[in-house]
Amino acid sequence: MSAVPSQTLSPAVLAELKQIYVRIDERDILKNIDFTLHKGEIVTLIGPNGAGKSTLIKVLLGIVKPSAGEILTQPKLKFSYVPQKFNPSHSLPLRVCDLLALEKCDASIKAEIIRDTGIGKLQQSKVQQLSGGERQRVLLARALLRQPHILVLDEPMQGLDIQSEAELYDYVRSLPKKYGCAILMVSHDLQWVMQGTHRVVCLNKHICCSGLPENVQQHPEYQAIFGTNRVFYQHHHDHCAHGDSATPCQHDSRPHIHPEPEA
Ligand SMILES: Nc1ncnc2c1ncn2[C@@H]1O[C@H](COP(=O)(O)OP(=O)(O)OP(=O)(O)O)[C@@H](O)[C@H]1O
Repeated sequence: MSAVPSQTLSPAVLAELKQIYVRIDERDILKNIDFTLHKGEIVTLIGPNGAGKSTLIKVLLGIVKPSAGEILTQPKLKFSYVPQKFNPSHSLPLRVCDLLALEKCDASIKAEIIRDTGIGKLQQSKVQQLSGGERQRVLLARALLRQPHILVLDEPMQGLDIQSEAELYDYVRSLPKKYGCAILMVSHDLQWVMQGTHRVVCLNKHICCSGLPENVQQHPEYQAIFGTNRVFYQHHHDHCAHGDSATPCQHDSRPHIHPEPEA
């Protein structure tokens, strides 16, 4: 069952999964999944470990073949995917600039993306030698250079320090307006879910509940998984951390991520 371009989708819908089942080695990984992604939406998939979040993403991307169900997409739909794990081979030396050159993109947009993701100084670095946080920024930049209709992020905050994480959240939230893409993210960070997301889908092999973040957290299946006494974080930052100095940021009011402090 592969993704088939469909003329039957409404123009506002980018992709739709209908009654998807994934069964591996006689185990149900996903059951009866109905899921729709609209233009410009930010949707976060939440759920416990092993709930099938990455598998659902891979079904949408066409990497995992469902045992049953249907995948409908707009014609010529372009995805970008930042996977949970990215371990480039040490036997294949690759600089950041080489990785980014794999995506053809208008030079001014490329310069903007490199600046906003804070990776300007990493261009000559070897991809294999990047820190976890640097790698996440580079992978996000590369994903954006594709200028996708759907940007898929599987736990993109891994390896980021708290300041970079907050900046990345702000940046990601700005992307639908800036580049016209929809965002599908897997996250365990319920603070992000409540603050940054238009819609939440709570998965535990099946879709337990979905909707506006404030509604989902009232749902009994959500509460059974995550509990009832979560205090959601309110993120406010009016300064940027460059190294140890939290001085007001003078250089840019748009969401952007700062480079990691130099040693
Ligand atoms: N190729 C595979 N072969 C066998 N089992 C698999 C395969 N891919 C996934 N699974 C199993 O499917 C289940 C769901 O995995 P998945 O990675 O989708 O969960 P997840 O919700 O993303 O988990 P986590 O939050 O821990 O990253 C797990 O039990 C996993 O072991």
